[in-house]
Amino acid sequence: MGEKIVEIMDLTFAYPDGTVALENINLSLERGSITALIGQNGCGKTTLSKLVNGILRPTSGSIVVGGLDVSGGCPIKDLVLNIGYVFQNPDHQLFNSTVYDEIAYAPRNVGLGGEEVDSRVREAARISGVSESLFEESPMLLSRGLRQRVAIASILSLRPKLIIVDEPTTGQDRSQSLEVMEFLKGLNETAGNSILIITHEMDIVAQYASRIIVMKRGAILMSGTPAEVFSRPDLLMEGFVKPPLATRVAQALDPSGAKGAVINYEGLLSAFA
Ligand SMILES: Nc1ncnc2c1ncn2[C@@H]1O[C@H](COP(=O)(O)OP(=O)(O)OP(=O)(O)O)[C@@H](O)[C@H]1O
Repeated sequence: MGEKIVEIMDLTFAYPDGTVALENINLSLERGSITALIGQNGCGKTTLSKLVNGILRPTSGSIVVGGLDVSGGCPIKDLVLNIGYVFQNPDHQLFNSTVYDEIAYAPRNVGLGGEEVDSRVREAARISGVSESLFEESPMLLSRGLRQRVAIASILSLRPKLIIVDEPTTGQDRSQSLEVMEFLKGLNETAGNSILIITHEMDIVAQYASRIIVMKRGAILMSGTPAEVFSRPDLLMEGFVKPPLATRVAQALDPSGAKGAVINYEGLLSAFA
């Protein structure tokens, strides 16, 4: 087993109104992995990601990210240097008047000096595909795709070990979704960031995640590779999760599963050609 970036032990969380959103979660994520967190609405994905990010504190149990105990009230500076959270809608994240200031905001805020900030801004912009010619533009006037890249650059300028991305493809068409996911995959491969994605898009999960965690009513229903998870239609049905279309077609044609797990169209063609 590889090194862990996240280790969650006996985690339970209840909101102040008494709603128990998570109960007795035990989970670890490998460093350098792309993990997808899936499950029907209200199963606890966002709550879990906010706990990993340190925005919420566990009712009981512990969470360690990159060696940092985020459940015990560690300093905000340590949290933001270790974990980046990219919101579903980039407009909830962007508030500075220029692209440069947006990307520089977090490193300045944790007290880094001018030259260090400048080199981090340029590095984050380059990795995120944000041209320096846009530095003096207002983020609000950019296209949605570019706004999302600026939002990611503003996280990368802190060089976090773990990036949590909440529904990165919501409201985007297929080609835009693939562009975002290719970008995140490139980031994972070149910069080595561990990535945790919350999503409802099973084709995306099958194509990009190295591991899937399926949640049901505040608990982990199962976890494994896409092939392992999508070859359990019984458990998926229990969690109200619909596998990718290619998987459903394969399962209809081969209910015994003798031809092995199919998670995408290439697999479907090679299994039934
Ligand atoms: N601020 C809150 N106060 C009380 N209960 C909450 C609060 N936020 C979420 N919940 C409840 O906690 C549970 C988990 O919600 P959560 O938003 O984590 O689910 P989710 O899987 O992210 O859902 P979705 O896919 O719809 O975003 C649900 O029962 C929800 O109603």
